[in-house]
Amino acid sequence: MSTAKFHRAAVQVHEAQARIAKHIPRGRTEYVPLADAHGRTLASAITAPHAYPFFRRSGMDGFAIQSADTLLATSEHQVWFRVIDEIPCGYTSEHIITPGTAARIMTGAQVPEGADAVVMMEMTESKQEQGEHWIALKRQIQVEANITPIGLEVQEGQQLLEAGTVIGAGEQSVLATFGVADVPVFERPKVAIFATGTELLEVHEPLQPGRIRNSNSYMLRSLVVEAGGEPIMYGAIADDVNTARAKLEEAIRDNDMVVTTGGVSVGDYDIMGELVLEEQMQMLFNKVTMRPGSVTTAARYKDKLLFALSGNPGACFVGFNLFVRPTLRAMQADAHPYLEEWTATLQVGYDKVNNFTRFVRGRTIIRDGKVYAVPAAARIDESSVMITIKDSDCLIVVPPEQKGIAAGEQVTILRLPAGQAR
Ligand SMILES: Nc1nc2c(c(=O)[nH]1)N[C@H]1C(S)=C(S)[C@@H](COP(=O)(O)OP(=O)(O)OC[C@H]3O[C@@H](n4cnc5c(N)ncnc54)[C@H](O)[C@@H]3O)O[C@H]1N2
Ligand code: MOO
Ligand SMILES: [Mg+2]
Repeated sequence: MSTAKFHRAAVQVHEAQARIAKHIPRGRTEYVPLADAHGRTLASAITAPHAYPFFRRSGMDGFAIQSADTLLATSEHQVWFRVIDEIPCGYTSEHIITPGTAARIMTGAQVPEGADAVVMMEMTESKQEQGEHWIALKRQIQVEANITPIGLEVQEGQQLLEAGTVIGAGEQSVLATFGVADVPVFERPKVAIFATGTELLEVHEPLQPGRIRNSNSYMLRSLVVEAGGEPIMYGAIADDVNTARAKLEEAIRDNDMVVTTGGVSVGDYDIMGELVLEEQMQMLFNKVTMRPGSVTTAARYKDKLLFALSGNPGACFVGFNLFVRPTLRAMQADAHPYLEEWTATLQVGYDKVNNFTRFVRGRTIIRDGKVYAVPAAARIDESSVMITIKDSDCLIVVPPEQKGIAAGEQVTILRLPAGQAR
């Protein structure tokens, strides 16, 4: 066994992220029907092919008129208009509104030529005379009243959405409005997930002494989906470096990226730690000055990235969020691929000292307009702890060599995307 496994050069988190960033490929583009585009990431910018609204639109059910006709209208002096047309939504009028005439118009319909205002139905009086329909007004109407002008929301040629935008309700609305029936999105990067550990049982298997169920693969699966990737589950393998090599070979061939969990420390069976040191691998780092996840490892193999995350659930979770998630987001042109940084007030003091930066799973609370962060569990926040992952919506950053942080002090927190934990 190589001694290089024991003597690892630790790099700072930012340095580790920078090393990965040099090798992030740009995702491939595919077109999906708009109805299937929710949650996908736009692969190219969308520009408005036309103004919106596209025509002068009535904001009320009422009558289109010329506002100048109402200059002399008062409660004592009614002004009468002859109704010359009726315009439901979806129709356009062939009549031009001239002084003294009006067209009945519905909300959302195109305002006829000649008209410069729409007056609400409720403001008018109506009469029929010799087969003709007349309406009267008792007050002045402002120019442009109840007319939404062309291009109020969007001008032709304006950029509407940029590449890298995740498609949600608002984006669906924009894409539909501008006729983008087939949406250019990034293919979901295919992420192979496999766990290493002879102790690992399948989820459906009964417990056995000394063994545990493989929870990390399922946690990673969720994390990959949330980051816009397509998880491909390769199960768990025993701690055997030849098996791991064969599995990696298959996984790297058929996917865009491989994420493994377990076996990256210096133990006798830490096979992934060994594997990344082999000649064919381009190791990027195998130690990071962080806790949990100090043994987080990244390598390149056959032009693809391999992330060998720790087997400890807490370390695996943090390693994914700091390194794998940003990679998946950057592949999809996300302008802000890293976890968002906030400043918060620490609600409960944290007194563990460490020579590495600590990323403590925590919860945020908004109280009286201030953001507070609370460690997810008072005492058990070790790397090996699984249960607090579900209770976290942030990672509290505890700088190295600080003698604890008192309650009330300001801390940096990294926000975990909603829907990832909790
Ligand atoms: N002598 C040293 N020992 C350890 C060091 C060290 O520097 N020197 N580092 C410690 C740190 S820090 C961590 S973190 C762990 C890292 O361990 P590995 O990444 O090698 O992971 P394993 O040894 O395979 O397992 C650790 C732990 O996690 C459990 N596990 C593994 N896979 C899964 C899974 N898929 N689902 C749930 N739980 C899993 C495994 O059973 C172990 O309990 O090493 C320290 N030791
Ligand atoms: O540094 Mo280990 O990777 O969690 O605690
Ligand atoms: Mg180990």
